[in-house]
Amino acid sequence: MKDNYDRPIISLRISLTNRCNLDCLYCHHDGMLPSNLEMTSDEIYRILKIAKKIGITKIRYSGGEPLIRKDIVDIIKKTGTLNFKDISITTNGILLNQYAQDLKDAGLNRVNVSFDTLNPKTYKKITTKNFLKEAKSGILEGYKAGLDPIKINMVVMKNINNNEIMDMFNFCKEYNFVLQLIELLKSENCSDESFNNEYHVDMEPIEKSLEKLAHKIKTRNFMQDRKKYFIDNGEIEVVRPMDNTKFCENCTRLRITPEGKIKPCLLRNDNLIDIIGPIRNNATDEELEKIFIDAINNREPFYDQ
Ligand SMILES: Nc1nc2c(ncn2[C@@H]2O[C@H](COP(=O)(O)OP(=O)(O)OP(=O)(O)O)[C@@H](O)[C@H]2O)c(=O)[nH]1
Ligand SMILES: C[S@@+](CC[C@H](N)C(=O)[O-])C[C@H]1O[C@@H](n2cnc3c(N)ncnc32)[C@H](O)[C@@H]1O
Ligand code: SF4
Ligand code: SF4
Repeated sequence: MKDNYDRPIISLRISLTNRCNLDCLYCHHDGMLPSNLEMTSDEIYRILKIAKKIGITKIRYSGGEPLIRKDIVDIIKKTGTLNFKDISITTNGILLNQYAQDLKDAGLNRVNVSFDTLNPKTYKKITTKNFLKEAKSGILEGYKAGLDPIKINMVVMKNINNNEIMDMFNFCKEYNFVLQLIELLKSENCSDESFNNEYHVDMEPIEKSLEKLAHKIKTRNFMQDRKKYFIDNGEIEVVRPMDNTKFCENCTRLRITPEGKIKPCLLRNDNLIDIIGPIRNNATDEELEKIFIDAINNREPFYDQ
């Protein structure tokens, strides 16, 4: 199914919770408004079945920290029964020490792990907690369990970790992880103007130097037109959403908030559509499908000129 801007809707990103065991300086909480409400695993399963019916093929769980949910393995097990092409989680990695193998056995394909630095002091500064060792060993547990590919998400920040890109790339190459260099994003529920002005890094010069080093460059057409740089035997993907019309032109994702609303765009909260209310009031599959279609029809590129 396509939206009114000819963008196919391929992927659903479900935010499982707003809770987190870290408190990162820059966090945009996947664009979610503060709320303590969460859906049950059965309610999530109902949403997944409708998503499958309207042609969504990729499911991503995010948050907050999705692994903080005690029923995360059950959620993945239920997701695994529906034959999606790709089931993934974005996580800070700490609880992978506990769950990596169970998640893999339950049907999880892959994880993206937020890991902005290899330096314990910088890790504490960014996340406000001393869990670098746990995050790193969690990533390695994911590797041992066979989650593949593992992507390392590094939000690049001026005078914090921008001089660590090559160290991080070397760490990634050792295990075949993909490094994702992410531009610091400004949104209504995260870093304010002054934080962004202080730490934002222009990704253009970084991409230019990657271009020179790369022996192959690929563009991900259905993934926000992102570029992947193949360097030596490693891979770096650059995520550059700010003021990027190409990024939004090629956006193929819909989101669900922890409290059960469909969210057509990461950066907007004025066009959410409730789906959990109707589910709790015994709506039929046809009625729920119509709600999804209304949300898709509400989609607009955030940056459009
Ligand atoms: N503006 C914007 N940024 C996004 C969107 N989706 C993800 N991002 C940013 O991209 C970064 C990486 O997100 P992930 O959750 O790891 O997933 P991904 O890289 O989009 O997905 P895969 O490449 O399929 O693994 C995060 O910093 C997000 O804030 C989006 O739809 N819009
Ligand atoms: C909000 S977190 C939720 C999942 C999980 N807790 C984690 O940290 O991976 C999802 C992703 O958004 C990224 N992120 C959060 N705030 C951001 C910002 N202001 N700019 C760019 N990326 C951001 C994080 O680095 C992480 O990769
Ligand atoms: S771990 Fe993820 S959700 Fe938690 S504060 Fe950091 S970026 Fe935000
Ligand atoms: S329209 Fe743009 S800002 Fe909104 S979710 Fe898609 S890529 Fe992100």
